[in-house]
Amino acid sequence: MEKLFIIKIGGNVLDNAGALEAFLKDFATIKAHTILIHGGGKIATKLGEQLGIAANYHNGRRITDAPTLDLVTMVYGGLVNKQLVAQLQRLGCNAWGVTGADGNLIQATKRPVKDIDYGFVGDIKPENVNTKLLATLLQQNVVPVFAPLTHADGKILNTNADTIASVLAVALGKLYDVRLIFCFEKKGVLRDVNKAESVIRHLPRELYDQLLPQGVFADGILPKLENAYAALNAGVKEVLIGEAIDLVKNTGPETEGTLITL
Ligand SMILES: Nc1ncnc2c1ncn2[C@@H]1O[C@H](COP(=O)(O)OP(=O)(O)O)[C@@H](O)[C@H]1O
Ligand SMILES: CC(=O)N[C@@H](CCC(=O)OP(=O)(O)O)C(=O)O
Repeated sequence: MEKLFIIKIGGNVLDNAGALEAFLKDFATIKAHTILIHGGGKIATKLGEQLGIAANYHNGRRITDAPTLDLVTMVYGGLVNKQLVAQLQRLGCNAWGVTGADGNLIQATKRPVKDIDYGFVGDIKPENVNTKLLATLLQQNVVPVFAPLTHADGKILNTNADTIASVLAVALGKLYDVRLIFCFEKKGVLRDVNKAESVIRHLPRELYDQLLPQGVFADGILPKLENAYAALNAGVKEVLIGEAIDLVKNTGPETEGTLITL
């Protein structure tokens, strides 16, 4: 099986021009198939404030009403996605910006209303990923760059970028030897979020279950870890979480960051 790196970058890296440039330079040198998934929650929140659209989150997920859907479609599908594609093209990487609607790459279902109405948020499953088209693009040495948007019933839906990375990893794990990497601004999953060096180098499920009730994990790291374990449970061999630059530069056993295992 050929190797495929599925790499997600989060909002704090996107928002830092220097860190982003360094990340993209390293990303463009990877000598294997790659897919990039980007977030951009922070940028959408900032631009939303200027437009009078307040951000509203529940458990790390954005509640997406109609004006917010327009906002994130413009910001993720337009501004962030196309800027990344242009930067990667300059670095010699044949990036191709997509949402889940393009080529029916990821079909979603609108999240059903339970205790919370998340609005226009899409839930996704590996079965609804168009792996055939993705494999065709990868064989042409194209690098798909995913915005965190999917579609259902003629509508764009907002979908957490970590979830897209995890679902793509599971779906493509049947065709490729997948390595799933979540890149963010910290050196890894931290034992104390205020201590940058307190990286947990190895986080097996048992240790996660032990640390969770102690309040070690909060905010955005929660969906990231949930998505990491979901991918491993579904057969993805390796998941890493860590600082953008380290992880992409050192893709061997010496990799810095947190290795997540079952
Ligand atoms: N134990 C922890 N280790 C690392 N990050 C943590 C931890 N607990 C809470 N966090 C928070 O989770 C955030 C990462 O989630 P998020 O902001 O969604 O990442 P991304 O940049 O990928 O979008 C970190 O910036 C940090 O504030
Ligand atoms: C439904 C949902 O929560 N969608 C996310 C998609 C963006 C994202 O995941 O961005 P980061 O990776 O930068 O956090 C949001 O709108 O915030």
